[in-house]
Amino acid sequence: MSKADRAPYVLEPDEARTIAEHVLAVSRAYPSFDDPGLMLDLPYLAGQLPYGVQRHLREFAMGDRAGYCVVRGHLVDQERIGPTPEHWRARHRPGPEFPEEILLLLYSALLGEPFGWATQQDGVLVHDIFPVRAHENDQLGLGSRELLTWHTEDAFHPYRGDFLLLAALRNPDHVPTTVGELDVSALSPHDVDVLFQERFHIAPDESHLPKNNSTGTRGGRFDGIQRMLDEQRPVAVLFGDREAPCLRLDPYFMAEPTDAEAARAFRAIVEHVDARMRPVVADVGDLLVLNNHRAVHGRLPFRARYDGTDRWLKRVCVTADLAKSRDMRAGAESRLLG
Ligand SMILES: NC(=[NH2+])NCCC[C@H](N)C(=O)O
Ligand SMILES: O=C(O)CCC(=O)C(=O)O
Ligand SMILES: [Fe+2]
Repeated sequence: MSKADRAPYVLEPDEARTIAEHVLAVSRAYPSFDDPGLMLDLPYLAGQLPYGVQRHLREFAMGDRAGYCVVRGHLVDQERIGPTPEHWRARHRPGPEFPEEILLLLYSALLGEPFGWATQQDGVLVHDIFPVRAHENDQLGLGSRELLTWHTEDAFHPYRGDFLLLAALRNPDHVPTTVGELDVSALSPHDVDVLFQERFHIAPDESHLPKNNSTGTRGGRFDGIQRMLDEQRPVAVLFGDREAPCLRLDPYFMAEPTDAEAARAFRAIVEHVDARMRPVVADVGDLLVLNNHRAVHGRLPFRARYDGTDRWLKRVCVTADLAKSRDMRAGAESRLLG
């Protein structure tokens, strides 16, 4: 890939204004993101975004090679969104940052369909990422003091998203997200063979555990997660095109395989990706779009402020195939897996 392909799309001032006015109007026309009408209208509403940025995201998605792309220059009304919250729990929704959440949903519609998890942040469609004191040292988006180790988002799950959107509402200390892509030619053909085989196990990460939700285990919403913890079904780390494979990894939640051949291949790919991780700062107004099969991501450690001015990102998962998860959703119109 050439350097030019990786250049961010920088919105012209008039494009940024058009987008800001559009998402404000949409946020007034629809009551919340649980509104089925909003989900029905997403492609129509996304079609009203400036052509240049639509085209940029479509080229990224259709190209299916680059791990990430960036759109820079969105306007974020700092007054309107108010201070960075202390916790996502018990927040009134939609909150004052509903227009920014709408923006993520509109971009989602250019890539597929947005969805959420019944087992994450009490089942909201658009997730909050800001430092929470009680999670300071945890391997969660809500952590801060520790390196958030790199991962495929929801790597443990067969229905994980194809794309992941991160939008920065504020990031005063320019805390970097980290992104890494695979160069398969650097691995030995034998290791690649092994990594294509179902010889690895990825446990559900802690964001899906009852202790990190406030819904309780009512209705058995965590039964599926518990089953995956118990079963430890083996999965492949690489899949797809042998010349340009997709990857699925979250080493923090993977034990090194017990057989020596798989363990060697596992160590080789983890070292390879480790060495290729790069910082990508999502500053205020930036959208970072990740291809969840082509890039892994994490976040560098930072010192949280806890004074209302902290880094605040919004996140949504996007699937190109909503129908495949129908067995996990309460109805055809539901966007929540679990
Ligand atoms: N290696 C890891 N820390 N994996 C878990 C990633 C964080 C998780 N996706 C969250 O929402 O908080
Ligand atoms: O904070 C970031 O930049 C990334 C967070 C993340 O990867 C996550 O919450 O899963
Ligand atoms: Fe993540």
